[in-house]
Amino acid sequence: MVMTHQFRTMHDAILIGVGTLLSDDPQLTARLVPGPSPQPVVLDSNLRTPLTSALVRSSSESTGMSQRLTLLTTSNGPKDKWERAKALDQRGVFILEVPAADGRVSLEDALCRVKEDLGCHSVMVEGGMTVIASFLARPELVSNLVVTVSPKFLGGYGPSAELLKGEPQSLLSIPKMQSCPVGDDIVLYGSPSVPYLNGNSGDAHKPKVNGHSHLMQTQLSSSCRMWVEAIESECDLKVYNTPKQGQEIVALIKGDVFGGEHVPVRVHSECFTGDVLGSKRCDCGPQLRGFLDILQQESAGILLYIRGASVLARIAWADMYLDVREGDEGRGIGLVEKIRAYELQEKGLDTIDANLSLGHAADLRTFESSKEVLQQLGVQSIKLYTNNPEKVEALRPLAREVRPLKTVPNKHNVTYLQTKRDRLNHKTILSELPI
Ligand SMILES: Nc1nc2c(ncn2[C@@H]2O[C@H](COP(=O)(O)OP(=O)(O)OP(=O)(O)O)[C@@H](O)[C@H]2O)c(=O)[nH]1
Repeated sequence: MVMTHQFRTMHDAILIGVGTLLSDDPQLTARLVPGPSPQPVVLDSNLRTPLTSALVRSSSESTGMSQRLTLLTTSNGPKDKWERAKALDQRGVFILEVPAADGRVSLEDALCRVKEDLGCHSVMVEGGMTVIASFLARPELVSNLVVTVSPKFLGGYGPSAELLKGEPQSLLSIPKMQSCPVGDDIVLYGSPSVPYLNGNSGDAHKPKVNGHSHLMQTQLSSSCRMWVEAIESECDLKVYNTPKQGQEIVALIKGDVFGGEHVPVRVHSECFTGDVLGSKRCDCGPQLRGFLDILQQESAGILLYIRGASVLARIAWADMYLDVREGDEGRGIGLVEKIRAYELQEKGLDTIDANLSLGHAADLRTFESSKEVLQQLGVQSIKLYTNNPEKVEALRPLAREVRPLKTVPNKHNVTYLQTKRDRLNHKTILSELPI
């Protein structure tokens, strides 16, 4: 229960079906932990929400938008539906008409309206069974799934019963599902796999939202303003969650970048040893500081810092240890494995072979989410500071200009830099290195 309330504080909106409202009459607030409550949203095709329900009552008492109930309905329904709409409206309930799909509110359109009309960027779907099953049947709409298994036999298979009706090859899969005990329960969590994103089906199946060819899966989760000593400027700091479990992108934004052309940008992967400790084994620290110096000179620019902090580490208060290694540290293998890779490099392997002999790819990173963040920030084109051709490729067509970031090789990193040049094609550092 406490975990559920904690999750509620982490989302802009909370969504349930009218069946749950009728059976449980919930409040949907975060009462057991400190933090803001999400905005309540109910899927209610026929406007069956009673005027006496707790959510309607708190809606009519609320002064701001945050506790105002929103009902998502379709244009169809019985005659008396619109009389009920009037009565609900008089009690401060916000009613949004959404296109129907199979006689019910279309989930994809519902999410778009919640984002566009309510300004909510993250939605927690809490129930009931039919609504959860409908979302799980559309895994491309779901970024994270958290399932609690309790040691109580209630009968039935819950939302999974609907899903089990499909062909074996079309069944929902949750790659790398993780678990941890919370009290007597077991919490399972993971990200559903999205077949079309893996290239298994054609473009025709991709949903279109806001003119983009796929749903934006990278979401703003928090933001603030701060004075940053390193660039002697007041900046915006925005934190984005990405569909990759555990990955966060921190955008440090100087000046007005919306609509900007050739905006200076650095996409920097977390390197605890180089960025924080100043390790000389790599060039990460000097590159980061080099770009911050550039940002200090420029009137506007963006640093995207890609971290591996865990989404679920936020429930660490529940005494859960969560082993999430999907950030960008160590080219995506995580700090523990990077240090193991260093041990192998001590024995003579280069940075690529060390990764390979630990069973990892040379580089696990992808930069699509960084591109989405830049699109969300409204930049028209960027001047990308990098030596890495993969980043340039991934950020096309935004990256119209590419600038190398110079590093001065030292005796500790010269082999590493040579390997990046020779095996990862980092051509722009060639002139800096002894042949
Ligand atoms: N596995 C592994 N990762 C390393 C090693 N040295 C540095 N890294 C990681 O390499 C990544 C470097 O990130 P970036 O500086 O953003 O990227 P880059 O690929 O070097 O490209 P540019 O700096 O943009 O030219 C960081 O995640 C570091 O933690 C190493 O020896 N092994």
